[in-house]
Amino acid sequence: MIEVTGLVKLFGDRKILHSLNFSVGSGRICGFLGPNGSGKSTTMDILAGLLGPSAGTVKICGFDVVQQSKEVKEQVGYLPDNPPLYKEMKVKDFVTYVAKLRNIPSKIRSSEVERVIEECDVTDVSNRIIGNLSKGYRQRVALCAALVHRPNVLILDEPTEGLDPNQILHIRTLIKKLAKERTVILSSHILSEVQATCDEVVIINQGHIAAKTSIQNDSSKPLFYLYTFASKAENALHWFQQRNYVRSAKPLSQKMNSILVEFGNEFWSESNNESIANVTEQIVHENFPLIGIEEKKEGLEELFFEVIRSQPGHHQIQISPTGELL
Ligand SMILES: Nc1ncnc2c1ncn2[C@@H]1O[C@H](COP(=O)(O)OP(=O)(O)OP(=O)(O)O)[C@@H](O)[C@H]1O
Repeated sequence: MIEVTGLVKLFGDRKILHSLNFSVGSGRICGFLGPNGSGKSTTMDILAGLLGPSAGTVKICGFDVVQQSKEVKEQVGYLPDNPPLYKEMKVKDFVTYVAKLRNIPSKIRSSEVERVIEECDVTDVSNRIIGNLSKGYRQRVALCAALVHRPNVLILDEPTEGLDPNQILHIRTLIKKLAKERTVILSSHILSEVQATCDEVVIINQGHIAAKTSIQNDSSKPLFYLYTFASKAENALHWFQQRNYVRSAKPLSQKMNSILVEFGNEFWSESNNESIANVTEQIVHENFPLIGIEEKKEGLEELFFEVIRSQPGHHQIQISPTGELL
């Protein structure tokens, strides 16, 4: 649904995005996570077809954002950082106006407006002036405008920024509901935001992709295991990568003596004969110098740090006590 290949963006002679590669499959919610100034809004603007790439390609539902920008705009609903709203208009009038701009035929326009107003939970304020609404409601009105033309891909730039905890919860629930029929990419600089809403995450730091990983929100299972070896463990890494029940295996330091392993669902299924004990036994049998195994169950923060730390040449990302990337 979203395919980004070798994406580069220059502003003047400043390189803001350094050859980004990632994709988001149909029906997935992807978090695009990074500190302020890392290039999130620039990437979102390019995906939405509002800004041209300097090099590389971006395809949305198979359409190229440069060559087929009209088709891309039909496929995409975009909620930018500061969504443009006519604050003096009433909610329903505004959404109807956007529907008109989107060339939705007059015969079905009012039913489409009703549909999206209901979908975004703004029915109770549909006759109120936008400027008098709370920020949470205004955000949902902006979502109506982004969705009225039935896009398959929804791009959300920091959708919960500036909202109170109640409104955040409401928007998160709404995003999950909307994602059932669409592909969603949302940017954020808050770890817990991405963890609560997304199936997968791409971490960006200073215009480089620092990590990509899937997120499992089933806290009953450990998400990852960290295997530490007494020395460089290239052979062990290769061994893990060859197992069909291993979803991913990556080295976590330049010394290459720690490997973060993510087991796929089939590993945890009842019919599987493998267990962590079994795997450990096989590793020992192979004479890999294993010195420790650690479960990584407690969320993504630690994992993010380890993955980011392992990126050579990039500044480390700091995290505030409230979980914001700095
Ligand atoms: N039009 C522009 N011209 C020049 N530089 C720009 C322009 N837009 C963005 N930048 C620079 O590009 C870098 C990335 O900005 P961007 O807004 O994409 O980051 P971000 O991750 O979305 O940050 P934030 O979380 O603060 O919104 C920043 O250094 C910014 O100053």
